[in-house]
Parts: sequence; structure tokens; C-alpha cells
Amino acid sequence: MSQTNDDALLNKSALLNKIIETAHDHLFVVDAEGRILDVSPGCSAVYGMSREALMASNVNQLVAQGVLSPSISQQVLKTQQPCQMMQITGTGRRVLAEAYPVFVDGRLDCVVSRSMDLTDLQLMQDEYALLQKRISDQLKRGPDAGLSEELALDELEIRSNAMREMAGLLRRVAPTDATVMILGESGVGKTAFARQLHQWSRREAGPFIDVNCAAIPDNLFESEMFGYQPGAFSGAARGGKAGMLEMADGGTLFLDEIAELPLTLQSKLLKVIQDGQVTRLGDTQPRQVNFRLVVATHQDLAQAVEAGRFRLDLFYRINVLPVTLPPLRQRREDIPGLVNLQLARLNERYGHNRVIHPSLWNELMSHDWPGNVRELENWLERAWLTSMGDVIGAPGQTSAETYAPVTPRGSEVMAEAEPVEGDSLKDMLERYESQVLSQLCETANSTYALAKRLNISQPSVVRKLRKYHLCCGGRQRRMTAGSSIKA
Ligand SMILES: Nc1ncnc2c1ncn2[C@@H]1O[C@H](COP(=O)(O)OP(=O)(O)OP(=O)(O)O)[C@@H](O)[C@H]1O
Repeated sequence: MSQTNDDALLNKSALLNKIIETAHDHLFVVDAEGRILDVSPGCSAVYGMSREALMASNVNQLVAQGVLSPSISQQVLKTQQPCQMMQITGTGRRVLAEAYPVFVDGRLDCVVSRSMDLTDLQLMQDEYALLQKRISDQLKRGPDAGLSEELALDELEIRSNAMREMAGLLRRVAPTDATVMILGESGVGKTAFARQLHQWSRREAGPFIDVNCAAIPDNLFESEMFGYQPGAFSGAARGGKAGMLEMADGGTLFLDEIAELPLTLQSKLLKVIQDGQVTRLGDTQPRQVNFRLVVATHQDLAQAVEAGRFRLDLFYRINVLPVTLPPLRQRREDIPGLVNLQLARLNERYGHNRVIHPSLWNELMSHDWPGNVRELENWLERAWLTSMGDVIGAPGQTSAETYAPVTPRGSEVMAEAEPVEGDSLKDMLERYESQVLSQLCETANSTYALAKRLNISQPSVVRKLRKYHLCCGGRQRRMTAGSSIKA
């Protein structure tokens, strides 16, 4: 081997030693026989053995001694495939481990594994479950004036026990900096409650940065999130730009539709959460950031992890305090309050006092509202605007049925596109486009799948779905594809 090659190998080995010695995560390298070649210093605390003792051992011995249970390296040595699993260590720590086989000339040479200690997160989750149970028991004991007063919901309207329970939880966890994950169907109020959580928190005076991960085109995501230095890429603003992670400093960062975050950015986000530092594109100096993270999704994230669309380690990081907001059809007690709140807003906005006809209440209470509160708000605005007198829904006028959700298929799609007197070609094409998308959304699980089916880019799909208020996974965002009145 030449001198230059030898130097290069020495440099590489020094570099690897440095990486292992300074790693925050726990790194384990074993050879093809399971002998431990190297471990990072952090391993001693989590495995309860000195670094030297670990390096004098092999994985089979460690499993026999109960230090590793189970051993991910052993698993990869057997299957020769990358693997991810939860381990309990001899010191009782819960770690999330991932391991990769390394092949040299087609033969397994060694296995590199990396693990992250999740014990503290687990403790927080257990405390949270206890808190959830206490609030639930308290609500079961009967009406709780204290809780309602304490909630002090300015803009939001809730009556149902289910929602009071969720709001109570958010109220109690608000002063902590723990990451909250708000789950629920489209339009249930995830964004509204994320905002409320921010107002209840100690960061109330700081910014609330609302990022819809589904709405940012992939090619802009990194610069929007991380910001950039002057001249970082062609078209970059002259003075550079702070990204949204930086803008959230001192406040709350709300990542809506987190399941849509591209995989490459998921690992970068995880690093920011762990290190509290952001590096702008084109910069070498990291900047310290301090924000509270709140995320939301209407998708099943565990399923996205299984499908390989979402990183397991990020899932564990953000799944600290999951709060599920129930759909409106499961809390019909909230409907009257929501209708009255929206009616008062409309009366104020349009300067006219309209009321709901008593006969309409039955329909409002029995409708399933698949688009949840947003659908109810849009329906009411439409009914308010099309109502001819002071009474909305007076016999012979607009009824909830008029706007009943439609899910057209096949020939019905074509029928929807039939020319209507007075419609322009643009109106007709838009109506057709919205009906086709609405139908395909029934079966497409993600905007990526829909983009592939339609042979257009994913950002275009996202823009179109937003335009028609639709979302993937069989749910319509709003009551009818054509009703685009914004509340
Ligand atoms: N409890 C509530 N009281 C008053 N208004 C509400 C309530 N819940 C939701 N809303 C209103 O309903 C509309 C939809 O809510 P929001 O945007 O928070 O839903 P979402 O779950 O974030 O939807 P998406 O998943 O589509 O982002 C908003 O105008 C919001 O203010």
C-alpha cells in the first residue's frame, strides 16, 4: 500500500475515533463474531459497565449477563439486515436502538449500532397518563365549575366532557415545555387548541409560529425551516433570511400536518430538537434556539412509521404528550355553542342580526359533520349569506340537507361537470377538477401517492387540495367541494 493510502487510512481511523469518543448517542461496534470493537463513552452509564469492561466483552456474554435485552447487534449478525428495536438495559434504561451491517468485499465485517435513551421521555409519558386519569376521574364526579373557570377559553367554545377533559389536560401541561402532539380529524380544532396552549403557556409573550408542513413545496422546505445566509443559493434574498425554527425562538413552533415532513428533514429536525441549535443554509455557525414544539396530524403516525414514511426516533421524541380531539359527531353537545358563537361573529361581521329557525336545530344536531367544526362554520356562513330574511332555515329556505356532503363517483363526477347556465369554462373545469380529486382522495393515503397517480408534483397536489379544501385518506376537509367560503 502506498504512503498516501496509509495516511488516508490513518486519518479515517482518527476521525472515526473522534466521532465515537464525542458522540452523545451510544455507539456500539462489534465484529462478525460479536466481539466488541469499540463503544462510545456514554455507553457505560446506560449499560452499567466501564467502557474498558464493555470492550473486553462480546454481545453473547452481555446478553447472558442481562446487560442487553435483547441485543440488536446479535439480531443483525443473524439476519445481516438493518434493524430498529426497543431495548431494556441492565440498569433499567429504555433505549431505542438501530443497527446496520457493514460489508467488506460482500462479506459481513462488522455491525454498527446506535441507541438513544428514552427513559426520561417514558417517565414523562407515565406522569402524563396519571394526570389524564386524574382529570378524567374529576370530570366523572360531576360538573366542575373550577375547571371551566380555570380553562378561560376566550375564543373557543366547548361543553362536552370529552373536550373539557382534553382542554383540561392542555391547560395543565401548558406551563411545562414538553412537546405536545395534537391528534384528530381535519377541522376538529387542532390549530385552534395549539394556539390556546401557547396562550396558556409561559411563552405567551413570545411568537407562535404556525407551519403547515403539507403546504410548503419540498424544494423550499429546508430554506424555509432553517433559513439561509446571503448568497446561499441562486435566488436567495440578499440579506439572508431567518428560518421558522429561528423565528420561533422564545415562543412556540407549531408543526401542522407533521406526517408530511420530508424524511430528510425529519432527521434534521430531530437534531435541532436534541441540540437546540439551528444552522442556516450556507452558514457554518450554529445559532441557539429555544422553542416549545407542538405538532399536529390527522394521520396515523404509527402506521407512517411502519410504512417507513416517518422516523421512529422522531416519533418517540414528539409523542411525549399525545392529545386526541374527538370528532364533532362524538360530542354533539358542543354543536349549539359552536353555532351560537359563529352566528354572533357573522352578525357582527355583516352587521345584521340573524337567528336560527327552531326547526333547523334538529338537522344541525343530527348531521355527522365529517369536516367537523370547520364544516359547521362554513355551512353556517353560507346559510347566513344565502338566507333571505332574519331567520336562517325558515321553512322553504336553506336547510342543512342542501349542503349535505357529496362523494361523487364515476358518472356522477361527469354529471357534476355538466355545463350550468352562467358558468364559465374555468368554473366548469374547476368543478370537474375538484370532483376528481375528491374521489381520488378517498383511496389515496398521502399527497405523494396522489401525485404519483395524477402524474403531477406533490406540491401541486398540496396546493390543489388546499384550494378545494380536501385531504387524503377518505376525508373531505369541508362540507362540499365547491363551498370555498372562508370563515
Ligand atoms: N372549540 C372550538 N370553538 C370555536 N371554534 C373552533 C373550535 N374548534 C375549532 N374551531 C374553529 O374551527 C375551524 C377549524 O379549526 P382548526 O383549523 O383548528 O382545525 P384543524 O384540526 O387544525 O384542521 P386541519 O387538520 O385541517 O388543519 C377554525 O376556524 C377554528 O377556529
